[in-house]
Amino acid sequence: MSYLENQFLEFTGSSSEDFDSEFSPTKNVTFPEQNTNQKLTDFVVNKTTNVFQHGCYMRGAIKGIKKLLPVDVLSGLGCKQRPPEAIVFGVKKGGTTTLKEFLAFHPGVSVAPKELKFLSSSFLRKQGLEGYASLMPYSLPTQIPIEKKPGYMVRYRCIEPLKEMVPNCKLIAILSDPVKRAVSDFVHLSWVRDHREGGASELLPKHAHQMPHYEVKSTFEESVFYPNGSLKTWNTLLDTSLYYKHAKMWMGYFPPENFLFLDSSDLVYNPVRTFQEIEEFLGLPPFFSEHVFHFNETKGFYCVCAILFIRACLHPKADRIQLSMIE
Ligand SMILES: Nc1ncnc2c1ncn2[C@@H]1O[C@H](COP(=O)(O)OS(=O)(=O)O)[C@@H](OP(=O)(O)O)[C@H]1O
Repeated sequence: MSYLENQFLEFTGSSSEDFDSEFSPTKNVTFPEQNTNQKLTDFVVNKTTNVFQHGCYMRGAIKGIKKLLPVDVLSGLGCKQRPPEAIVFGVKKGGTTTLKEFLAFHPGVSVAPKELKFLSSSFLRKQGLEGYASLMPYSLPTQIPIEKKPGYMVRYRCIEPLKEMVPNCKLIAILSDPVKRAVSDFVHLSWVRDHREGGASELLPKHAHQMPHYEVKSTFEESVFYPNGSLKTWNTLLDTSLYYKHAKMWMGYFPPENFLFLDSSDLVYNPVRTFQEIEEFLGLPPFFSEHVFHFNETKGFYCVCAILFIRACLHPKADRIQLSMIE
């Protein structure tokens, strides 16, 4: 068995029998010889079908399609739907989608592809830990299940239920310049207001008058300033950027060592550092290195290595929002 093959087995918690098994989808994977310059990701791709195994799923290297392994293989690997052990809980417009998409390539994590909104929904919360698990993707016993929902940070009603259900949950927030964040939120919500059926009313929570809420007018200035120049501090556009206030609230429930606060400009300029910090925080084996990222000149952002992971760049929605901001 090659060095890389061994590493893969360690990462996935699979046994060598899984590879030799008739049912194993990894049966035909070619493992290159040991080469220190090789990325750990290289060897899991089946060169014929362009798929690779990631935990309990097969993923398409080109289109990023995810397919659950066959049932018998799942049970052999100990794959189960488990509640999250870590949550990317903030902040909205901080780069959380990119963070999630990139992190999802780490063999040691299983990330929910969509925002579950479990903790922010009183209906879902009533379903308890089992209900939470049932919405999560399958994970190996060795993988850390993760959800990303940046809105949790400002929704204090999420905190107690989470503490009760997952008392040692690890919490990651990626923070951007508070003003840039508010502008980005404004551009996003203006787009939603102009394109979504139901318009701006959908942005308002039911009891908007009792809590900070969104007011999105035709310009950013109009949205956040009164005509006399004072700030509409109750406007969620601004309130969300009060990171200290929200962090303090969460830290009343979880110990400091359970938090990782990242700087979103690191994600833009030094993603290796960002992801290595996450690995250390979550106790994951090293996976991210300079080989995994490449800088996309057109987009002005780092992407995950394009040969294997074409999809792991900005998606069109984020592009569109960015363009509308420049206009
Ligand atoms: N690779 C990379 N590196 C750093 N930053 C990136 C990257 N990709 C996207 N972005 C920026 O992330 C902004 C969207 O943040 P979120 O994904 O947290 O938005 S959301 O809350 O989920 O709607 C969004 O900000 P705006 O451009 O202001 O919309 C993106 O520009």
